[in-house]
Amino acid sequence: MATPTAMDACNYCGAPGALKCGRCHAACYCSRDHQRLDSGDHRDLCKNYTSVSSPDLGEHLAATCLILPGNLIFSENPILVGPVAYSDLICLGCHSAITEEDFSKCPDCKWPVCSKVCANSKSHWAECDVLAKDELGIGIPQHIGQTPRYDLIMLLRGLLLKETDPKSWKVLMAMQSHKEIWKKDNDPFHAAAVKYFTEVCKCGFDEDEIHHVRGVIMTNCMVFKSDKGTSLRALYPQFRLFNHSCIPNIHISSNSDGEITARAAVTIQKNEQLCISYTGTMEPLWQRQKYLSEIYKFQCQCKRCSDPTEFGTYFSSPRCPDCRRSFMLPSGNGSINWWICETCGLRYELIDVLQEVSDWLNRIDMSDFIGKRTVKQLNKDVDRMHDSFHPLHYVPLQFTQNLLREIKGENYVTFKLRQEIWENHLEICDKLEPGLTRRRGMVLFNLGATINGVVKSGIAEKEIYLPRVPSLLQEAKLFLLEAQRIFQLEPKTSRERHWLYSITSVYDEIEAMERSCQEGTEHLE
Ligand SMILES: C[S@@+](CC[C@H](N)C(=O)[O-])C[C@H]1O[C@@H](n2cnc3c(N)ncnc32)[C@H](O)[C@@H]1O
Repeated sequence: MATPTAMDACNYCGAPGALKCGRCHAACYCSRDHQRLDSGDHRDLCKNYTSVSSPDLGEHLAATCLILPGNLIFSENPILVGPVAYSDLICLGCHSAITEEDFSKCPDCKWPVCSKVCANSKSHWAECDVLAKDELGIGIPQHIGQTPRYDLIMLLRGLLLKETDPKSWKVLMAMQSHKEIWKKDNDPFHAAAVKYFTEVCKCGFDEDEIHHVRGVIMTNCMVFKSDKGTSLRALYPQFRLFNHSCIPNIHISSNSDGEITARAAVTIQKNEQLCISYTGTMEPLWQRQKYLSEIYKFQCQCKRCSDPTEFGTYFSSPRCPDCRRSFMLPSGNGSINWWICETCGLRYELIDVLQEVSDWLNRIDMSDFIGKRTVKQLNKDVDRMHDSFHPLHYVPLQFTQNLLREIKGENYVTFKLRQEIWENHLEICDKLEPGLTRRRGMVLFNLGATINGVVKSGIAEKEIYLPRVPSLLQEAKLFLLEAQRIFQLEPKTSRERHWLYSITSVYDEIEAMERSCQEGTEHLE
């Protein structure tokens, strides 16, 4: 018998251990009992990722072992929470929405609050002292509606950490801020925020630190929904280390306290980088690139941006207007200024591509379609769009997303059109946001529910070939089961968990239909 190495020794008793911790693949155990007994001590050491650094990517996270879809990376609480920069009026005490025109104001700083209790809340004291220095009310929101002034609040809360929570301040100071670029770019919102705390609410804040804190907020925040339904943003010690990819392998979910959970969306190999998406995955190449360079100050060279076809979806490419046989592709080397036809070599400038897309987006204004066209005509509209774009392109996706919201009627023809659209959306998700992601879960649920509708209406209208019914219902159930697996990974207190009720209710309906189909067949026999 081989002598056990240090790695083979049970973490709890030191005896030879053949079992490995399923998460970090490092700790060994001789039995499940000893794994359970060691769980308290092991929890803090158990990691399937590590932080690494490179000149191109800065500090980032990478897998230390094979990570499977759904595996937990980590959960953590924020060190700082505040309103999003451009926000509707929101109470600075409890973060609930303020919707009445004659809203209450904090007697000292005059910022909107929902009650005296919130104005006097301990969490508001420190910021109130600073905000009250704005005697002319230059930065104070005055009216109902969205305002960029809430940008000041998160910045102020960040600056106050230096006094109120030095440990979190240290973490914040270590975060990437791109402050030199923010300073140099002369961004009007950045400049206004710095000026506000150096010239209006003068409290001795260091100007360089103001640049840093606002840069950190722009570069590292995550937005979540509070229990009051308002949008808030937060900073986290570990989350801030996720780099970006336009095809992310990590899925993030949050609960209403701002606690986030990061899980693997797909299988991740050892040493692979762990990435989230800072932009929408369903945005075209030029929009993603613009946002990443303006806010995050880098040029994306992820797998998707480096593949001119975006994994065969041609998501951002119009069809060549000359030969019509191929699509216009970005000319390569990371540049999107020139686009070239794969077949005939026609060259387009980015501005021509944008023109083509915006012409179509204007043409597909829903008011021209809804209530004015039959489902047959709408089907033809979708086909016509596919003459100009690949079926997985962003413009048909926009059109069919709108169409789904507008198609009325619960009959066989409308359900069939919806089914076609959801199948198309699933194909796009599988390529651009694969795995256990919320968007894919939502598409899977809708596809399952729509196939259920196709079957029910098909039977009622005698449009469906009855022997096909069992296989269609089976297909719908598989989609629903996968959706259920995805939403079960959402935190217990998250809003997304409510999808589970809808999934179960459609699944039960399908099973009832299966039973009645079976009874009908048995009855005939
Ligand atoms: C949330 S931070 C991520 C951690 C960061 N790498 C660091 O060193 O602190 C975001 C910043 O990381 C860098 N970054 C993120 N994703 C990147 C990528 N795919 N390629 C190059 N830089 C990236 C950019 O500088 C970006 O502003």
